[in-house]
Amino acid sequence: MSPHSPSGEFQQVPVIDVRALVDRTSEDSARQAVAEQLGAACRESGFFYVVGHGVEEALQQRLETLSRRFFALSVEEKMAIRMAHGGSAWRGYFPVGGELTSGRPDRKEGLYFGTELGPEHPLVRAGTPLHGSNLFPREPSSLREAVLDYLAALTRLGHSLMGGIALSLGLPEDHFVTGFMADPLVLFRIFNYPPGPSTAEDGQPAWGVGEHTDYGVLTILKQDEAGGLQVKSRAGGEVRWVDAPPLAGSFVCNIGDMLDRMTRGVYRSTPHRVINRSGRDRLSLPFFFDPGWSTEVRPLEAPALRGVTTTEDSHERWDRRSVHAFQGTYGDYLLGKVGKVFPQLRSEVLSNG
Ligand SMILES: O=C(O)CCC(=O)C(=O)O
Ligand SMILES: [Fe+2]
Repeated sequence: MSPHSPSGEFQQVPVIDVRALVDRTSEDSARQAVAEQLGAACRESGFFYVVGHGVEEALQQRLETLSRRFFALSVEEKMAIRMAHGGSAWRGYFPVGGELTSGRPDRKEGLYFGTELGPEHPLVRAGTPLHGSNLFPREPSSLREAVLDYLAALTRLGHSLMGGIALSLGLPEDHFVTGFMADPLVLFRIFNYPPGPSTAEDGQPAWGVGEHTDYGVLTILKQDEAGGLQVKSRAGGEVRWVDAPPLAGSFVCNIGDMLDRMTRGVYRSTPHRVINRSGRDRLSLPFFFDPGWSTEVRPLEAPALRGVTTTEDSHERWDRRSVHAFQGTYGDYLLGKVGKVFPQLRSEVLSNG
């Protein structure tokens, strides 16, 4: 398969050991070997598991336990930090049915977080949407520290993986960390998908999250043992949904619309969805590693992309929107998207923004 004609056809999500990338002392050849596996996965499916990522198991356990403790509270207690209280920073709790994907309410509840920025930060002072301080629950109070530690660990991992992605494109390993990802926008969610019937009242499947692509550059997802994440493959032109089941000690990574745009569609932001059929709660924690708010995201001049022309695929996209045609900053792109998934909140908190 030529790297310039991605098929979007795959049977399973590959597992990549990224130890050599995370380890600053490893040989160049070992780093390059990991990079090549990342590049192949980005071209074929846009999805891959990472193992050997170096994020401490104890930290993950702590975060998971505290998250479950929070979701076990009553809705009233959880609503004490509801998103409307987060204002344009877009932080806090939303209840089941509070978020829409592809125009339908998702069967999930969640907590929205991001990089912790105080009121004196220039972007916060300027009223930039999605920037500000987090809303942490009173109980369990140690969730705050666990979330902030996890954000720091995943930010480090995000930069390491982007180093590998740079190498895979024939660019220097520090191309992104010293360039457009030097000051990333970090958003983090903790979702709980409650158990329930697998069809909704209208007979449609009860999606935890409906079909969508992620908006930014790279998503790093921690999921529990429940399963239910599915990735869209096209086998011989026909759509097939491939499971991305839980794999102990791993994260599931996928690339978002901005990396698709930067590589003119060679690295794919692949549609995915979730349905919880486990009969119990499903906990998942996606970490979104995105370009800074005012970054203009443009196609890359990279050795591996020489001679590539953009393939327009908006007709096959979940929202029929082109990632290649839009003009403006990443902030403009993101606001257009979040306004669709939280229409009510958009009008409440962003009407002045
Ligand atoms: O919960 C999951 O497994 C995936 C969530 C997801 O796709 C998203 O938040 O973008
Ligand atoms: Fe997603």
